[in-house]
Amino acid sequence: MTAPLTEQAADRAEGRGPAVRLEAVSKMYGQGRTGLLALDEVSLDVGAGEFVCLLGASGCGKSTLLSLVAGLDRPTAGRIEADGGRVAMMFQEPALFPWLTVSANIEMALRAKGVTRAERRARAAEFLETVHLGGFGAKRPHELSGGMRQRVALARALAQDADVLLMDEPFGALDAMTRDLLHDELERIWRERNLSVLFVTHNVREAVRLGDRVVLLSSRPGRVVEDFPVTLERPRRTDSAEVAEQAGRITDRLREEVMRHGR
Ligand SMILES: Nc1ncnc2c1ncn2[C@@H]1O[C@H](COP(=O)(O)OP(=O)(O)OP(=O)(O)O)[C@@H](O)[C@H]1O
Repeated sequence: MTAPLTEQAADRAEGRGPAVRLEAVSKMYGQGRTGLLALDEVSLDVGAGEFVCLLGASGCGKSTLLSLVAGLDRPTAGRIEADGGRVAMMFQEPALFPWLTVSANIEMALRAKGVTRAERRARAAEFLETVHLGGFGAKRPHELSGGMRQRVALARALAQDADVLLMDEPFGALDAMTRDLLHDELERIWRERNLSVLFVTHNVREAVRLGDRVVLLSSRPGRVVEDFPVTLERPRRTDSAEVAEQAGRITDRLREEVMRHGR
């Protein structure tokens, strides 16, 4: 058994459940003959402290699954548990308020918690240090690069005191070099804070670079077709032969799925 799965088993033995659990979750959009079954009895655990990547062809229901876990929508059937954890979500677009400073964008997440103004500012500065943007608090989002804006979005997610991060292709719009740097950052922060991460991507190498497991979804309807443990030592490099080899095998499986659906 792989290291992360063993950790999960240990958690269970200690009575700690997974950070996220989906049990036979289905999601139907619309009704009757015009209805669309986006997810069909998907069961999936994300262990406490585990990094799980979700991979699948376009339209297989990855974003639907994340929005259900985030509580933005309800499943048609099945159960979702987030183990009382605080969940934060991050998207491909950082969705920052352009008229607010970087610091104020992060402070917004703290305002909801009734933290005093001075403390909000100090904590926002700490979160910016964590994502290596110390000193950028007074800038506006448009003054930053795409990668820097995603760092701010990550800082804002952390400010929500989340222990579960749901990430929907967060680095999809970035160039390869910036993405590599952010992979390193995210891995460090995940470790330091013992976060549980559910990370959606189209990019197989990215999934292997980051994940303890790569879960493959089929399309129409979305079902879990395979769950690949990734046991390569960390830190990994996206361009390493080991990552390429494992990504190649997963890509072959993904291709089979896509062909099966004629897409
Ligand atoms: N609000 C909605 N109403 C109706 N159908 C929807 C809705 N949201 C998503 N769908 C449909 O559900 C299916 C799954 O969509 P979803 O966005 O979850 O897939 P995805 O795997 O994230 O896609 P992509 O990789 O292209 O982002 C698609 O066929 C989509 O058209």
